Amino acid sequence: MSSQDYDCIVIGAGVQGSFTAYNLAKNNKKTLLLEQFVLPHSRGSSHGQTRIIRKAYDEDYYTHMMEECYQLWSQLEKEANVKLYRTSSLRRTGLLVMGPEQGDYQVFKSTLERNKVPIVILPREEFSQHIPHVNLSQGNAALVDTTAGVLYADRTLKTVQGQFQKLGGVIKDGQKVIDITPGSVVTVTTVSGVYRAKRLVITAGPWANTLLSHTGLQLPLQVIKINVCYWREKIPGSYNVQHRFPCFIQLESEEAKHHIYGLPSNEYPGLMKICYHTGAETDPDERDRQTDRGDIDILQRYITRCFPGLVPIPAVVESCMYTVTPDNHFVLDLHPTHSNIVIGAGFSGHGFKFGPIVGKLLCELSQGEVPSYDLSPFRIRRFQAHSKSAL
Ligand SMILES: Cc1cc2nc3c(=O)[nH]c(=O)nc-3n(C[C@H](O)[C@H](O)[C@H](O)COP(=O)(O)OP(=O)(O)OC[C@H]3O[C@@H](n4cnc5c(N)ncnc54)[C@H](O)[C@@H]3O)c2cc1C
Ligand SMILES: O=C(O)[C@@H]1CCCC=N1
Repeated sequence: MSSQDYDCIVIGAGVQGSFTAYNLAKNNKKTLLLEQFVLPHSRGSSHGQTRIIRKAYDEDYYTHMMEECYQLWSQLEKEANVKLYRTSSLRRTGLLVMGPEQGDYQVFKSTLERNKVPIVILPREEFSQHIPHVNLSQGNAALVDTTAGVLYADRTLKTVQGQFQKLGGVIKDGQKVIDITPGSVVTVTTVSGVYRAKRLVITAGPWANTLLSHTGLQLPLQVIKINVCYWREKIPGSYNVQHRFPCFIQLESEEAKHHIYGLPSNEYPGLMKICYHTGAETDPDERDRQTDRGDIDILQRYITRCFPGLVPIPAVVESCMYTVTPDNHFVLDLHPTHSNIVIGAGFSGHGFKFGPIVGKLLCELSQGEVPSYDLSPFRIRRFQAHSKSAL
């Protein structure tokens, strides 16, 4: 290898690639992070002001990973001297989980209780005293995961990329990767350069399959456009983060079988973000041509019924993409035929909060280390029936 070459190349500077590159640099690996767009950008899945961080999950392994992940978020905050999530007791919002008493709600509740996550159960008769301006649906139960809060997404990317550079890492943005030649040394060709490395990590979000096609692999990933809707408070402040209004997830509802979720008004004064956890399929390069608004119709009906203090017409609509696997679990694995290529993909609309731990795990995988967690739920071989390759 020449001195121009790298120990590792990471393709994609979204949250997962940026944390992976940062972990590699922390481990003294000479690392190149390649990004197709000029940074910062808003064309993938990691942009925007805010994301939910929570321990409330229906599987133990996500809740377990979040235990360490909270510590890693705090570590990065200290290292960079920046606030990435609302931590003080006054500002930690908590996550209100609502759903039909006997459905997924019970699974969330059991997982939280089994893992001793501090929660508050809200009996129906006390609900409105704790959560004003929300109508709890008939037959629904409610609890609050008190560990949850709001993460600052754009600020996170800027911070983690900055720390990576301080550790000697190299970012080349505006460099779309157009070819990958696998081998014991991997060659990566961009629109303006050719780079070589012993190891490659692909964290390309909605473009994962476009890049994987150069390596003979296709995963069963579906790219979905999400309309990110902000709704105006009728009385300013009623759903505000300063008034300790929580983030929320409505697990199922009259209007929808997928989750509806929201964050208190914060980034845009007087506007609360509420989204539907699915949307219409899209080509990531044609996102703006996907104009389906079925999700907005569902949200309007739900908001009219359950959030009477919001104007049920979105005041702002932005867009973002999910890259979804058939079981909604991530892909964190080695490439089945090229063991020096690592894949982080299919974060299925819930991966941001895991950024620090995903970065650590992808770094471990790329270095041939035993990963810190059991990665069997995230293996590619679970898709045996779907993947177009000899697995
Ligand atoms: C509306 C919305 C709300 C969400 N809410 C939450 C939440 O509350 N909590 C939570 O935990 N998660 C949430 N998520 C999910 C989370 O944001 C994603 O799981 C996460 O951002 C995925 O990151 P990524 O790095 O895999 O993908 P991306 O951010 O898309 O990064 C991939 C990068 O690869 C680059 N790339 C692709 N192809 C190439 C190429 N050929 N050459 C060079 N670069 C390339 C892309 O340009 C992009 O920058 C939400 C997502 C959306 C869309
Ligand atoms: O991951 C999250 O917390 C959010 C809310 C629930 C649906 C998806 N993203």
